[in-house]
Amino acid sequence: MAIATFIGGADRRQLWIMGSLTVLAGMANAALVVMINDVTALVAGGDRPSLWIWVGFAIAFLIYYQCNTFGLLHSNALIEHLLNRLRLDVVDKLRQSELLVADRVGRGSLYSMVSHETNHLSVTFPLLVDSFQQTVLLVFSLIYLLYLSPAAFAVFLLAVGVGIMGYVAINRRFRVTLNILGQRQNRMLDAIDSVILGAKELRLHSARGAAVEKAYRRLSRACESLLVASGEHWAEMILLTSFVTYLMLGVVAFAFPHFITGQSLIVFQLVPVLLFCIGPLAKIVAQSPMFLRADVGLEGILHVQRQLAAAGSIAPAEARALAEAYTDFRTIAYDGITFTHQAETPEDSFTAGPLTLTLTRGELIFIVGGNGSGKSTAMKLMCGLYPAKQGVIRVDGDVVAGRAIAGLRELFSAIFVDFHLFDRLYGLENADPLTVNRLIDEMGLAGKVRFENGRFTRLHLSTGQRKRLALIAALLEDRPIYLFDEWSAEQDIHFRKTFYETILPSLRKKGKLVIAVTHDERYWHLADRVVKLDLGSIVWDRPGEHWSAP
Ligand SMILES: Nc1ncnc2c1ncn2[C@@H]1O[C@H](COP(=O)(O)OP(=O)(O)OP(=O)(O)O)[C@@H](O)[C@H]1O
Repeated sequence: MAIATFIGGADRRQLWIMGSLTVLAGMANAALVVMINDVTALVAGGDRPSLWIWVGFAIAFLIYYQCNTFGLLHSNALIEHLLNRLRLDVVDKLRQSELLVADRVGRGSLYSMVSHETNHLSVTFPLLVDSFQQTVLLVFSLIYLLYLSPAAFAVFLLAVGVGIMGYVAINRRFRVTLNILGQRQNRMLDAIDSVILGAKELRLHSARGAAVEKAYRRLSRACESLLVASGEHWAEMILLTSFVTYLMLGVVAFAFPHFITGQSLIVFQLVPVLLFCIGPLAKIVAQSPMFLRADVGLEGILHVQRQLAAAGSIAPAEARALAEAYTDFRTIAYDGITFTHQAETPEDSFTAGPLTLTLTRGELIFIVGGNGSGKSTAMKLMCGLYPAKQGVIRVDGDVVAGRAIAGLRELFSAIFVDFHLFDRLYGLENADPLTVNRLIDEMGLAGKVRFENGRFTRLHLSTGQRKRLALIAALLEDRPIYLFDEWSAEQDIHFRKTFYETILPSLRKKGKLVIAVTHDERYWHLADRVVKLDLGSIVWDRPGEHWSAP
């Protein structure tokens, strides 16, 4: 069980304390049951309970209450700590994993694992502690039952044996249902994601909206059926418990007085003890669908965690250390590198490369080509976000491969077409607000946005304006290589001119290597080199002088 392994990962001392308190609470609970049963027998026989029994009862109750309170609170804190550690680890591994690995795991699955499943676990764990306590109570109640009547004990074990067989069979069946349910729920989250992200398109195009809704309804209906099926799990468990209870009580109440000598007198004592024994068992069984659900969820999280761990990750500190070897580079040579976007059929797959290109520090390179010619893929391949399937990358003649690619990535500042704008300058916490606000003014954003308390005051800006904020962050990063993927596409004529005639040349002047994907042919003369791609390969590589200023 994934849950047992997970809890086993907690601090030994804490586990020991939690376990001891739970066992003590269970023992005190069992003592209370025995005392109540004895007192009932005394009263039935016309006697009165002694003072010692009163005192014993009060002490047992105090121990039970205190241990229970402390044990439950303690275990809750312990479990939340474990869950927090797991959440942080998954997000950390995700952040440090390769781009393709994160894409493969899928957004729906990740959202579900990190929030939904961990929340479910957090609700289920206190019940698990309670079940552990019920098990202790059951063990002591059974010892008492054995003492009262070995025959009744045997009947109990027999009935429970039948119950366990039913329990295992039911659980096996529902584990499959729960696994499928988990996968469908992840797909539902992806579908909801599309409804949110595609809000504009869906509102403008009613037929598309209806089709998306139809697909979502189909998924939702499938989830509903699976949820109904998993609800049957509870029903089957409750019915099983009733069956075991009445089987056992029936045998004891009807058969014992007639067929087993010496048992008729204590039947009135056996029945409550059997009910006490079946009580904890019934509670454990009733809660077990939740445990199974939590176990399946936890297995899912641990699977993602293992997937991310197996794919390998590089800690930021290691990446920064690796980058030190390259910070003073002169040239980067791409020698026959390729990357393929795999599709279901080879004809639908797209390969960028083999790219053979040597870039020198202080150069301004424009990458040009038609839509789908592979410019963005080539950029991601060049900066190490996509792994090169063939060929090598050399920095000043030294091959960069394996973990060193993480070091190479640290040289790049990039603004991709699908860039993400963070509200804070993460990683640039010491940025001078005056400098940031001066840059905001220079980008023509004065009055629109300010940089205050370490964050941009507004992110709801036009795409072009958001790209200018992303440019500010990139400039402040001050890295040796800049990648701009169609940065100017959403800029007005005035700012396009500023970008090509002021910003890019100033970066080159500072000794940066600047690689920009562009369709703005009127500025190609400003580049040192213009490289044209088609079908993922370089068609030509010409000096900017080839073009004249318009
Ligand atoms: N994430 C992806 N998964 C699968 N295939 C992809 C992916 N991204 C791009 N492709 C494929 O790679 C090809 C090249 O895409 P890419 O975005 O590199 O071209 P591009 O030259 O930058 O295009 P554009 O000028 O339209 O931005 C596309 O035809 C597409 O089929």
